[in-house]
Amino acid sequence: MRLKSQTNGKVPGLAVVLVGSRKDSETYVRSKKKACKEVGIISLEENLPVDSSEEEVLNIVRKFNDDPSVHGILVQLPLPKHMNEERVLAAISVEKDVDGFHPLNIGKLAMQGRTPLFVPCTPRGCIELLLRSNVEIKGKRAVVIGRSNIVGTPAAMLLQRNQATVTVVHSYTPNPAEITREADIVIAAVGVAHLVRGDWIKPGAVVIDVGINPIEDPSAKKGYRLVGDVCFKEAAMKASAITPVPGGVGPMTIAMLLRNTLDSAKRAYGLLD
Ligand SMILES: NC(=O)C1=CN([C@@H]2O[C@H](COP(=O)(O)OP(=O)(O)OC[C@H]3O[C@@H](n4cnc5c(N)ncnc54)[C@H](OP(=O)(O)O)[C@@H]3O)[C@@H](O)[C@H]2O)C=CC1
Ligand SMILES: Nc1nc(=O)c2c([nH]1)NC[C@@H]1CN(c3ccc(C(=O)N[C@@H](CCC(=O)O)C(=O)O)cc3)C=[N+]21
Repeated sequence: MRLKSQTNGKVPGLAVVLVGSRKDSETYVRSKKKACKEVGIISLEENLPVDSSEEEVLNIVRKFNDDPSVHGILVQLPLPKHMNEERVLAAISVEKDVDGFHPLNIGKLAMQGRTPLFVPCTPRGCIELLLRSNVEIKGKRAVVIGRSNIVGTPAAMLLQRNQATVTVVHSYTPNPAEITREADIVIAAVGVAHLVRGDWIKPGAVVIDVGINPIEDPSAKKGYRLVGDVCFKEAAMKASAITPVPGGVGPMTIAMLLRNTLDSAKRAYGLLD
């Protein structure tokens, strides 16, 4: 993809705001910056110490809102506990909300006949994986395990928009295995290593594993390795298709972030068809 030609020589810009120094957040931010570099998106970064005030974060967001070279703003979550996530996310200009977390974008995602400016990257990546693998969504039964604002809930809304019949399973759901066994499409976004076992999967179902869970592994270089929410070995015996962890939804999330940023720049320059 030649980004320059797609933006008439105007270069898209992504600003990432990282508060604190959580190891996992630092890793994600690093891979986002690397991906931007690969495709020619300019990335800006603001790192604030963990004890910064909410007002300081809001000021950075406002600065990027006003900067015409910035087309996307991402505030890495989770924020430190003393900050109000709702206020910070709502401060991001809806036109630069490449994460798709602004209440206006989420609200439109939930409504029939409305089109949000941006769709959250991880759920969009899940749907993109299904579409590109020619998995029919229309008329199928889908189960989403997890109902977070950033993955489970928007994933369920997107599946519904694609004409699936959707059930959401969460921590108060009795018999999650039984419900999941009815699904043609399973999206697991829980944060519990290997929660979904082989006997949760209907033969032939398609399984998308969003989970990224570190588990101890003395033989690994860092002393741990990453596994999904799905027991891959078992589920792969039942599923017709399944995404791995790592190397599945994670890289797609980053690809969708780049795409949202490019779309935003095109929109800003009046180039979006
Ligand atoms: N690949 C990627 O790009 C991304 C991966 N992730 C990964 O996805 C996973 C989920 O992330 P996120 O949505 O932010 O997590 P959250 O912790 O915000 O949400 C987890 C959800 O899972 C539900 N849940 C927890 N335990 C169970 C259980 N035993 N049975 C059924 N449901 C359960 C919770 O239910 P309740 O609401 O009742 O508490 C909640 O809705 C994590 O491993 C995270 O690292 C996250 C973002 C992007
Ligand atoms: N505002 C905001 N937006 C996000 O999109 C957001 C966030 N906050 N907070 C945290 C979660 C998590 N997330 C991931 C992105 C890429 C990988 C990824 O590429 N993972 C690699 C492995 C990476 C590794 O080796 O550590 C893979 O799955 O292959 C994982 C997780 C985005 N999130």
